[in-house]
Amino acid sequence: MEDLKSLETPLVVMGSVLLSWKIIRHIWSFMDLAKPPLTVLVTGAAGMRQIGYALIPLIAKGAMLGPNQPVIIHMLDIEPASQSLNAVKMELIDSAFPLLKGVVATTDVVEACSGVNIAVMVGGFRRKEGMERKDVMSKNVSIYKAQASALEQHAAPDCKVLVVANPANTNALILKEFAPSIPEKNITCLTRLDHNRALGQISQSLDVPVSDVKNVIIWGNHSSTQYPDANHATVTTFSGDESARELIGDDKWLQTEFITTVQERGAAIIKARKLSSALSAASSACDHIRDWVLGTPKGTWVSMGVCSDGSYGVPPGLMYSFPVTCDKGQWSIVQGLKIDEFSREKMDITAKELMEEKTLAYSCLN
Ligand SMILES: NC(=O)c1ccc[n+]([C@@H]2O[C@H](COP(=O)([O-])OP(=O)(O)OC[C@H]3O[C@@H](n4cnc5c(N)ncnc54)[C@H](O)[C@@H]3O)[C@@H](O)[C@H]2O)c1
Ligand SMILES: O=C(O)C[C@H](O)C(=O)O
Repeated sequence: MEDLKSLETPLVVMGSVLLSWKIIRHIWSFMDLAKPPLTVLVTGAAGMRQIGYALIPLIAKGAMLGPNQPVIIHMLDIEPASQSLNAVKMELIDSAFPLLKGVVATTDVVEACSGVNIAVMVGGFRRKEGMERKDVMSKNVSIYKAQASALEQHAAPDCKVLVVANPANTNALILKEFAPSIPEKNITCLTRLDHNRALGQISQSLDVPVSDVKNVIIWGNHSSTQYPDANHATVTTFSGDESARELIGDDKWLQTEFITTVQERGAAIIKARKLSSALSAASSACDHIRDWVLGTPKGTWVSMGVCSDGSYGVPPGLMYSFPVTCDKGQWSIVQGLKIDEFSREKMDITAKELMEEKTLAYSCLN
């Protein structure tokens, strides 16, 4: 009896601690879900079996803005796709995502852009057989010009924009030019897919988990002239972070097959799937926005297509992919990396292609 009595107080204390912890957690999760929702626009949202269809559930599940951030999703597509767009809305309702606080499915660009905090631009015109590059550019220039104005006038003032649709860098450039009141730091394009592909290739080559590999770089255009650079990449081992280049010990592979595999991965997926990459593009778009909004982990950089400030000799004003770190919703280009002659040449080739695309895009405006 005495023995049981001596246990009474510690048990009561433990019970109270557990109860308080449960109450605190309950209040905490309630407060999180009570956060005001952020509105995310996805254009090209009806792209059946494609990026839109893969991306929207990821956003609704919290993969883009975190597991405690409620969201409202605006989906825009064109009139011929409106039936498919409504089907996506029906499926979103049927999924009962706890974070999803509202869905708008529309073909009206003004309604779609109203009040958005994040805009993911997946919609665009795809090259069809027999079409000239200039014809495709011309269609995308007019789409991005119109959507730039709608975002400028109707989105939230601090709206962050990610352009996914190809030609991603040049579409983002047009959007920046025609939305001058959106800070240029808020307009970016997707090269995170290429970055993740480069991490994947190194992880496969060394047979290490991809989460142990970091700090590859994609320089330049999201096209086959991009320069995937592993010179500064590291791999976490038992002895700390080691140079990926030294661990691989095969500079020839790094300067040939590694680069071409990443550059041509999009085409390889299209050949194998008969459709362009959707799952990996959607997942990378979430990575891009998540790191931009919530910050990159300490000691890690990622690749983002951003407006060049002249860093690394890249012509200012071009939308070019750089290594960046993010903190408090702002990206900064990583400075001071050593650039060897081989890299310099590759970085200039992709900058030259971007300048040619810019000239072509401007010629479509006339
Ligand atoms: N940057 C990258 O890493 C990356 C990776 C993969 C694909 N992409 C590009 O992303 C784009 C989308 O790919 P997808 O496979 O989802 O294509 P998709 O053809 O399935 O979807 C595109 C959608 O855009 C819509 N659309 C066309 N014009 C529009 C407009 N004015 N406003 C709104 N929506 C419009 C179409 O109706 C369609 O539903 C393509 O340009 C593709 O090349 C980029
Ligand atoms: O859609 C494409 O042309 C390919 C895409 O940009 C990709 O990199 O997978």
